Amino acid sequence: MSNTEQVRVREDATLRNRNAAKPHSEHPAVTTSRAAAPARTAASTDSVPTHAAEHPLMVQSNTPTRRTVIAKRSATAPVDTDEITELARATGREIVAERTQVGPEDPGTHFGAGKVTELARTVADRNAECVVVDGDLTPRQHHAIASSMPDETAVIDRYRLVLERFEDGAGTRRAQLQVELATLRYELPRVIEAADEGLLNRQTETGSPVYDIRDRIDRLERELSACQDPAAEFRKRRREAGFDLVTIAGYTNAGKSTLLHRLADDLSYSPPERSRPTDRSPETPATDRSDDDPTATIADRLFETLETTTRRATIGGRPILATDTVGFVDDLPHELVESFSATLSEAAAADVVVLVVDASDPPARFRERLTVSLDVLDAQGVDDDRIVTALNKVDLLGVRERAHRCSVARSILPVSASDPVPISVRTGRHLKPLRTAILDRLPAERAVFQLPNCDDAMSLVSRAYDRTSVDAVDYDGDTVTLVCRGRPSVIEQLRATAEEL
Ligand SMILES: Nc1nc2c(ncn2[C@@H]2O[C@H](COP(=O)(O)OP(=O)(O)OP(=O)(O)O)[C@@H](O)[C@H]2O)c(=O)[nH]1
Ligand SMILES: [Mg+2]
Repeated sequence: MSNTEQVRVREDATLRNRNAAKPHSEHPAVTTSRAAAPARTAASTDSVPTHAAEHPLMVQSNTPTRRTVIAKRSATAPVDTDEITELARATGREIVAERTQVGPEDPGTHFGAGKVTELARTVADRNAECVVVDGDLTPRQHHAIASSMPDETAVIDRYRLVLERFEDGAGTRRAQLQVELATLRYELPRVIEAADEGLLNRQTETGSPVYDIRDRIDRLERELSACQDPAAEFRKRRREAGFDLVTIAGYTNAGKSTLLHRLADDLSYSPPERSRPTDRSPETPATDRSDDDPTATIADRLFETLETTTRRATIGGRPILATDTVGFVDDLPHELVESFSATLSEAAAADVVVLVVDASDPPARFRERLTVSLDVLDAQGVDDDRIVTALNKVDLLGVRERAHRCSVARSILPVSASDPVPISVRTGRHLKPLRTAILDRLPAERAVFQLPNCDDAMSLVSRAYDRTSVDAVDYDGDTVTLVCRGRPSVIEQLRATAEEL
């Protein structure tokens, strides 16, 4: 072993703790949503292969493979593999070994030929099916590593792994299309790199792979540009169904999905195998439905068509829809920002965003992640006064540490955000104050406005749609009647504008 190179192999037993089985299906709707409405099925109305695994030349399958070796190179020691391990586990992988290296990047193979050979040996010894490289591999590097591994070994870099997470979290049609597009753009140069020239030029029975991918990319781009803004769609359906919307956001592993389970009603919707009748009456009140009730409701269709990670919940007697979102990751590759935003677009339409932060992180990381999370929500257009911050996993902290995290959070949070709520989703402690904080932020005041039928009134109505729950808009000759519910501060602003009309 050279001075510039440090190798660390963790034995299966050491890694077992970190593997501590976080099954893929922990994301409440991942498995079922795939069964119910896979993105590609919906998108592929033609015969063009749309899934990486469907094409013979695709360099890897989208299906998570279990036994995985983590490989990471860094210019300086120590080489931290915590985050990549977290991400790999979150996509259903079991980490059976780690290989790390300190040294400069090799342009051809990323690690250098000797290290790649060692990696291949580790894969064979551990009977692994997948190598996750914590770095962004060029197509050439990817090909060099993949072709040195035992047959059928999937080689996945950080970028591809993040895409997989987004795929799991893509709850809307637009998000699904965005993620598929990003995946195909990523795959295309790798398919070209992996193929020999003759094969690329040949038109095979399944078509030309490169042409097929390009064609699919074109179609996706067209479809995306015609796709409706999901936030608008979401608001519309919310109005139809009469629910308040709560979105749960935050870094990966913060405890979002566990919180969703906790908040969800026992009668929560689980996108099941059972089929739903389609000839339902839209007049049936949404809240009348029980899970065994085959009656049609608007809410059912809301779930069916829009959200794959949404549950019903009741807070302070009010029916709400709580939506899980894909976790933030550090150093998000620039090209993936759009895909990520698409998976988070529900947040923009929510009445309340519960920002879950892992309070058991070391102080510097806690501070950094809270700051980044707030920036992300800000970039999504989430108003500060819609944010409720939950400091999760306080069961892992002592009293003083807990108080410290709360005061750090108070110093970072915008003044109009609610006070941070320390919680433990695991033990169920302090969930009541969290529910209360959410309730406080839900639209509360009901207002009726009689407006003259003019352009300024229309812009007020449109602002009301953006900022409140609109119950009704009636046009009667020269008068427009607007009935809406919103936070008192928002209603007050609308009232002041209405008085000037
Ligand atoms: N100690 C402790 N662990 C918790 C708590 N809440 C969640 N966890 C654990 O943290 C891990 C991550 O929880 P998830 O709910 O899957 O986290 P997530 O935010 O949905 O993660 P992603 O879906 O990857 O973005 C799981 O192992 C949970 O059991 C808590 O209050 N205390
Ligand atoms: Mg989750």
